[in-house]
Amino acid sequence: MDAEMNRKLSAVSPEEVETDTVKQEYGERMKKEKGFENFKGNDPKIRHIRELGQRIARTDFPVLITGETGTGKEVIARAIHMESGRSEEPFVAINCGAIPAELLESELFGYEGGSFTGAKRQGKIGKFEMANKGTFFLDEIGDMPLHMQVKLLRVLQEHEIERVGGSGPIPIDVRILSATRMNLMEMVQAGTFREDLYYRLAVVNIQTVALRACPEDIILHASDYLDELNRQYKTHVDLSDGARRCLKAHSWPGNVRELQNVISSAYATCEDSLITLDNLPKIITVNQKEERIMEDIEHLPLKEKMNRFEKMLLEEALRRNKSMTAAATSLGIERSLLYKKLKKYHLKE
Ligand SMILES: Nc1ncnc2c1ncn2[C@@H]1O[C@H](COP(=O)(O)OP(=O)(O)OP(=O)(O)O)[C@@H](O)[C@H]1O
Repeated sequence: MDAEMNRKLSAVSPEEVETDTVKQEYGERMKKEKGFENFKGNDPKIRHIRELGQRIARTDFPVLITGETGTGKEVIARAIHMESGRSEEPFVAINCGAIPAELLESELFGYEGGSFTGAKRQGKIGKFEMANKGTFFLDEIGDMPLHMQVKLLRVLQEHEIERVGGSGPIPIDVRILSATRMNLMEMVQAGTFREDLYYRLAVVNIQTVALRACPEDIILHASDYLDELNRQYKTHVDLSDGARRCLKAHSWPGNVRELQNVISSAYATCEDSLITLDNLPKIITVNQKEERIMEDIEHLPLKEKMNRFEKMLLEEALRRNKSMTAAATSLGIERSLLYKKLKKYHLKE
C-alpha cells in the first residue's frame, strides 16, 4: 500500500466511515420488514416491477436497478432480499459514491490487523464477509472507481475475496444487487465503466419509473405517508382538496422522496389537522391561483362561490384591458351590465 493511501486511511477511522455512510441491516430487524408490499403504487408500470421483482427474488441472479433518484431502488433491493431464500441472512448495503475511493477497498474486503498505519490491531472484516450467505447491495455503483471495478469483477467471477494485507482468498457466497441513477451503458461507451462488469451485474435489469409518469399514484403515496405520520404521532391530519390538486399537478423531480419531504414539512406546520396550500412549498403552489381561490371558498354555498368567481373574473378583465368597453367586450357583456356588476362588488373602474 502506498504512503498516500496509508495517510488517508489513518486520517479517517473505519468507524467514522461506517456510521456516516454505510447502512447495514441484520436478520432480526429485517424479519419485521415486508417484501414488495413496501414498493407501493397502483400504476400498471409499478405493478409490473412488483411482479418482475417477486419472480426474480426466487433466483440468485445479480440484479441492476436503474432509475431516477427517489424512485425506490433501495426499496426494491430490500424487497428482493426479503422475498428470497436468503431473507434470514444479512442484507448489507453500501453507498459506493459516499465512501472515499481510498477507503472503498478496505470497506468492501476488510483488512488484516496491522496491515497499514491506522489499521486496528485485530483487523476488520469487510462488507462482503458481513453479507456472506445473504445479499450485498451496492448502491450508486456508477460511482465506483475503475480500479475497484476490476476487483469487484474478480469477486463475481471467482466467488472469493482477499482482505487488504491478507494472505489468501476467502470463499464468499453473496447475491449481488446494484443500483444507479446513471446510464451505465453510456458510461461503458465513454470508458468510465467496465463492459465486462456491466454484463455481470445486469443479468437482470429493473428500470424504475418516475413519479410524474404515474400521476394517479401521487395521492396514494402522499396519503400512505401521512397515515404513517398519523399513526406515529397519534394524530388525524388530512389533506385539503386544494392541496391534493396541487400535489397532483407538480412534476416531482425528486420523486417519492421529494413527496415525502413535502408531506413531512406540511405535517409539521399545519394547523387544525388540515394540510392546505399554505403548508406547501411555493414551487408547488406558484401556478395554482385557481386552487387557492377554490380552497378559500370551499366551505361556501354555491351562490356565494359563484359571486367570488364572478368578482375575480371582473377584476382580471379590468386589469387586462385599457378601457371599460374593451373589458366588457372581453367578458362578452354590455358596458351597462359591466357597470352594474362593478357596483355590486364595490369595484373601481
Ligand atoms: N414505490 C414506492 N413505494 C413506497 N415508498 C417508496 C417508493 N418509491 C420510493 N419510496 C420511498 O422514497 C424514499 C426513497 O426511496 P429509495 O431510497 O429506495 O430511492 P432510490 O431510488 O434508491 O433513491 P437514490 O437513488 O436517491 O438513492 C424512501 O423513503 C422510500 O421509502
